[in-house]
Amino acid sequence: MKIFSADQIYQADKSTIQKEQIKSEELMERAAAQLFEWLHSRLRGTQVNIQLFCGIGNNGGDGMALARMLHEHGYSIKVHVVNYSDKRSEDFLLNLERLKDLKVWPDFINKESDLPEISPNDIVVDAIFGIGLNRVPDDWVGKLIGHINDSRAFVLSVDVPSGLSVDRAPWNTSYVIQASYVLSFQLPKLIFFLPETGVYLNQWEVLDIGLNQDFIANTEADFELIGRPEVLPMYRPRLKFSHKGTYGHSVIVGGSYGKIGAVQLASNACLSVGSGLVSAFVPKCGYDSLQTAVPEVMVLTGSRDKNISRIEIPFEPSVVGIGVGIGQDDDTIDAFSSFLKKIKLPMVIDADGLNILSKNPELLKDVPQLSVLTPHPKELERLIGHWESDFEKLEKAKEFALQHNLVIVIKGAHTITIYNGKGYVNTTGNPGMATAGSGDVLTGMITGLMAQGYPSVEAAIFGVYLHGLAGDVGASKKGYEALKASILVDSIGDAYADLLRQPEIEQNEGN
Ligand SMILES: NC(=O)C1=CN([C@@H]2O[C@H](COP(=O)(O)OP(=O)(O)OC[C@H]3O[C@@H](n4cnc5c(N)ncnc54)[C@H](O)[C@@H]3O)[C@@H](O)[C@H]2O)[C@@H](O)CC1
Ligand SMILES: Nc1ncnc2c1ncn2[C@@H]1O[C@H](COP(=O)(O)OP(=O)(O)O)[C@@H](O)[C@H]1O
Ligand SMILES: [K+]
Repeated sequence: MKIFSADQIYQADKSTIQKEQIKSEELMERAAAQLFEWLHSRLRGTQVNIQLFCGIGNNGGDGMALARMLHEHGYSIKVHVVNYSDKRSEDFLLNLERLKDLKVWPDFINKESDLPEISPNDIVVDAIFGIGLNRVPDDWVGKLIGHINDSRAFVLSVDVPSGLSVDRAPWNTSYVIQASYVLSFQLPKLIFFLPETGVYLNQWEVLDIGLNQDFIANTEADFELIGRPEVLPMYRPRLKFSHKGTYGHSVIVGGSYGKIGAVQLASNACLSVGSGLVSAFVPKCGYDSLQTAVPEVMVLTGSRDKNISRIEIPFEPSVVGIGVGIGQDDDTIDAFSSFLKKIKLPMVIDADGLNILSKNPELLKDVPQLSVLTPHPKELERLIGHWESDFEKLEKAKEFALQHNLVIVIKGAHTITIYNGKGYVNTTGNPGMATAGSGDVLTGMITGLMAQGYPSVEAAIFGVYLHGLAGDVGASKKGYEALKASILVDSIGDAYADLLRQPEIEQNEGN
């Protein structure tokens, strides 16, 4: 699913209004009808107090129209106009009048002393600001937002949590609604998925308000949300008359004394994702444990006992994944540098492989084009420098990826794969995956997919999705706390099965 900028959403609005020859108020009516249906199908007439806080722009207009529909269906509502400006939108004013026609009289909040009482049992509809917010809310509006947050009521935000801008970090983090649920019009917003802004919502859902599909299809978006429909077409089925050579020979290079487990996890994941053959290249101290732990993996060793000092692979690998547990010994840095000069095929670089690149940026020119780098945020910062906000981070990562023609996988709750100026936002995974070694598993998986012929970008997007799905499958059996990286590896098969399950089973699936 595409993720649009605020500008693109306004254009989509405009194009729908032009092409369907409707008035903007009709689009607002559609949006409000969808909001109403969502609430009504859950409440089914339950008598609960619904307090609607409506700004004076179109977000507030949506809230007003929703208030009317709730009133017409007998719900107990209280409507507050958050009167933060004189520049009221036409459609807001129209819907205010329509409400008054029904003898519903909103109260007007103009200052801090006007704050109404909110019970934890109320439902709050937050229609204060939408995507039009372009400066910090006034202090009294910020206080109202804080008051709503303190109420512990269920807060349903219209389009976005009020106080969040769709294309920058919040001006004041105390002046942002903490939404229990966000109903986002037509497409999700990037802010739902970034660590700085995603913390302001628990759940989200998209409401289809019928914006012009041609416009959406023909407009290039900078970001895309990656779910099952995006990933399924990338899947490469195994062929009946194939053999292990068909699916590539991966080599995982890494490990040092005390960190051989990282290579074990990565190479096991590489096999489990379907690489035909897997060899591991480790220092001598890793030989016995690797051969015992994963008998299917072949083991090559360097000449040193505790760390890698020279990398020699006596055959032409399909792909190399390098860096997990490798350490930053001087000899290892030398070995890594000369290996980079020899290798021409795209590779996967993780962990200390990335840290070595950050400390020796002259090596970047030797990294084969279309290689996949898999930094967590700290490793990314060492690579591209400090950023002030998530938005700046994404811009810098895009620039870096373009400059070196690389794929950058920024790991996190919503991992974002960056390539060629675009970002692909992952939807699978859970906090149980915040555990030692889960990144090593991802490195192995992306390597194993590239070995099978997935192009780098697809290997990264598909691998990240499947890795998160393995985490979700694992967590459904073990819970979050007990999820370990080795359980992720064991769940890769179930993750494939889940991805490839027959469509009829998924009819009731939400987002
Ligand atoms: N295609 C869509 O997605 C549709 C969007 N609609 C709604 O329209 C909203 C956008 O409406 P608007 O553009 O009117 O903007 P908002 O309702 O988000 O903001 C209100 C206005 O206040 C002003 N403003 C911004 N920051 C302010 C601040 N800190 N203090 C005081 N005033 C401030 C701005 O000039 C803005 O126009 C969406 O979020 C959505 O709820 C719907 O009505 C229907 C269709
Ligand atoms: N809260 C979370 N939600 C979803 N996925 C997570 C979460 N925390 C971590 N992960 C995933 O787990 C992996 C952690 O990788 P990394 O930080 O390199 O760990 P390690 O170095 O221990 O292997 C990444 O793929 C990341 O996306
Ligand atoms: K809102």
